[in-house]
Amino acid sequence: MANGRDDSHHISGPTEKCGVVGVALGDRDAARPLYYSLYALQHRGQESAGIVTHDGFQQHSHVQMGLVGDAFSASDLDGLNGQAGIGHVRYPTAGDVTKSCAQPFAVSFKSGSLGLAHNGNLVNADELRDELENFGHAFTSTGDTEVIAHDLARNLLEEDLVRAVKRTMERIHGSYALTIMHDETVLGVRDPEGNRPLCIGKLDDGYVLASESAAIDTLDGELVRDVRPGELVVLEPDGSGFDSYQLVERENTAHCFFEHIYFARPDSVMNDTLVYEVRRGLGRKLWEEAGVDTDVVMPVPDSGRAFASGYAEAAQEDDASVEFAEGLMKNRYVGRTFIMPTQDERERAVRLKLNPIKSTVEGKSVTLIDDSIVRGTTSNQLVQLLREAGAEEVHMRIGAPPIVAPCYMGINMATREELIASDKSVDEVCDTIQADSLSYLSIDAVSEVLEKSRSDLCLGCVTGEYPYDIDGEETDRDISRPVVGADAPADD
Ligand SMILES: O=P(O)(O)OC[C@H]1O[C@H](OP(=O)(O)OP(=O)(O)O)[C@H](O)[C@@H]1O
Ligand SMILES: NC(=O)CC[C@H](N)C(=O)O
Ligand SMILES: [Mg+2]
Repeated sequence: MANGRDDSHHISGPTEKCGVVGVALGDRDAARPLYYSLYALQHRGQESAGIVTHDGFQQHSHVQMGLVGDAFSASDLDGLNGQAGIGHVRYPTAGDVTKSCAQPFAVSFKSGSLGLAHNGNLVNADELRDELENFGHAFTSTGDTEVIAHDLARNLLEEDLVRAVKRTMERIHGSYALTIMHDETVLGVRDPEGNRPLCIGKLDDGYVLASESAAIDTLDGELVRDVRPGELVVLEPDGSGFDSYQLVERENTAHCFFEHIYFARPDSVMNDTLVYEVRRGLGRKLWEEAGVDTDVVMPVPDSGRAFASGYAEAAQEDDASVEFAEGLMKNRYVGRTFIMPTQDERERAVRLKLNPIKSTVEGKSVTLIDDSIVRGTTSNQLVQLLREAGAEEVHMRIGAPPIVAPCYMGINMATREELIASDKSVDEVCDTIQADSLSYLSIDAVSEVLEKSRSDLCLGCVTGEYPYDIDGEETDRDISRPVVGADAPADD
């Protein structure tokens, strides 16, 4: 892969992406709110978790491998002093899966301290790293996040904070949603294409930045709005407000449609729409485009659920007799990501994760609804399982288009060779998973339900054409240079 990581140990599926948070509060420490909000974003990354705070005099940092609940003890949190801070949960896409690449990345330099948390993936990290090394910067990790931190540190030697961020944004290419701490000031930055999500929330005594609004809910806050593509948000250190700077503008965005399909929590609001409702809408569309008459409609838990509820609702409007059943039970102790080196173990893991309730399928024709097929491990296994449990027919309906190409923007979706649909027609995939029929949702339906034109979405994984300049890949647009925005605070 372009990002150089070894994908071979992931069980199945498009695995997680990172989550970032930042808070500035009036008169209490930031550590616990950061910890709770990272808990709310745990689904986005499970390899490491970290928090960096600043107490007005010095920076405090605690970063550990593992889940949020295991990475911090009460005394770790007590040691993270200060009313402002940032946090991160990591699913690695660039660099080692070791503590050296865990985030937030923290450095102290001539003009102050810097902490940086990144969700996304740069496509020109190697180039920038070489350049910075030639200027004498010494790197301690192999990831792309440290490149952003060093570039910003360098720019801060010559520019004020806003101009330094702008200069870095003009140099880094790819996807990024960042929370940054410069001394006790917390910043949020979203890439000019808006590929990765970031939103602003208001608390009783401060402000919060987070990858998903579910983290704001956890803190009993209110979603203010999404950070705009190319925008820098600077939180007042006393929690009294925030300033906004539109630093870089592009003609088109490149929102990741997969956030809405799979990654985000269904209870998060993105692009002003509840993810759950988008998934239900996609499910309804799936019935319209590719409905099949069966006795039962059944979701593949977890992320197939909302799709199946929309699909079944639309199906029932047309034919009241069709039943909706939760016929697959998920073992709640098996997470999304699994360290499984062989296909045999991946298959066992699916078996461990999902078990059918016989009475819901015995002697019936079943429509199984999932959000996506990546390697095909899950669908292949489930079709056999349902047949063994007595299903007479098993039809698969998928709430996304076929995934035919890798993601370079921060999702580990496997290489082309591993993607079941990369070199197969829909009928061939259907034969491989041994379903009675298979249909995917069209790209146009995704664009319609998300209310975004195709030219404002990143569809690289379903078209093989990317909105970025990636070595060896086609692009779907004129990659324009940034149109530089005003430095003055934007109205809010
Ligand atoms: O074709 P595959 O390679 O098997 O990947 C596709 C599956 O992976 C994802 O689920 P996952 O198990 O990651 O998580 P979920 O429980 O949140 O749906 C996705 O929802 C599909 O079910
Ligand atoms: N999943 C992500 O967003 C990863 C962020 C960054 N590229 C890293 O690997 O640490
Ligand atoms: Mg799934």
